[in-house]
Amino acid sequence: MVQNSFPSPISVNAEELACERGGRPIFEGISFSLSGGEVLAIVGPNGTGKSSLLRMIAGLLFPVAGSVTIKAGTLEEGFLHFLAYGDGLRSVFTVEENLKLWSRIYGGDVGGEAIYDALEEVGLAHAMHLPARALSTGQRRRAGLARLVLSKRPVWLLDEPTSGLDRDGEAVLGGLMRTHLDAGGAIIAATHLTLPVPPTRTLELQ
Ligand SMILES: Nc1ncnc2c1ncn2[C@@H]1O[C@H](COP(=O)(O)OP(=O)(O)OP(=O)(O)O)[C@@H](O)[C@H]1O
Repeated sequence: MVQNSFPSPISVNAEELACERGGRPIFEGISFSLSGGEVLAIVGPNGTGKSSLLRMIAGLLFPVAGSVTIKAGTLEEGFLHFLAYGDGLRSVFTVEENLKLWSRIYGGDVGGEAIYDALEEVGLAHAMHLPARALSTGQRRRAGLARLVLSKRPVWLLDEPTSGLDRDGEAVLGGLMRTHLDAGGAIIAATHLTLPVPPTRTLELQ
């Protein structure tokens, strides 16, 4: 039994979702359900709609049929974190300034110490005062992981989360995922690669 550290019990239910992009059908009849402590992996060849499905779950793309219901707190509290390939970093700001900005968006407005701790957790504390433009691809991905740490949202949507990470970065991601699941969070990840934490179930798009 998972201990839920989040304010509400967590569930994500999708029923008979259908997706069109540019007027072209991408998938249909997609249903799944997920609870806190569980990981859903979305797999399938390029162009089958993995990212589109994540965007649909996030409410960024409307289904042409079906529905998604997420129970995980209130809109005001914020219940989703979408980690996509775009890292959301402003290049002229330092890593610390970027994370401070994001922490305000997450409603936390945390101090430098919490930002340092989040960066240390993802192996990026040494780069805290560098402008984001100076980060390597993998370091930018790690900064994205630091955002995950700071956001404290119950449902994580991860698009190719291991992409660009070295072996140590994958281990860091695995640690964050396990901590999140142990706290009762839920994770939905679109991936071509093996996730550092085995999925509870897998949804294959074709
Ligand atoms: N903005 C858009 N307008 C029109 N078609 C789009 C748009 N975005 C994506 N598509 C199309 O939707 C389909 C699904 O794209 P999506 O990015 O969801 O696939 P994916 O499974 O995540 O692919 P990959 O494995 O390459 O990341 C593709 O055929 C793509 O060309």
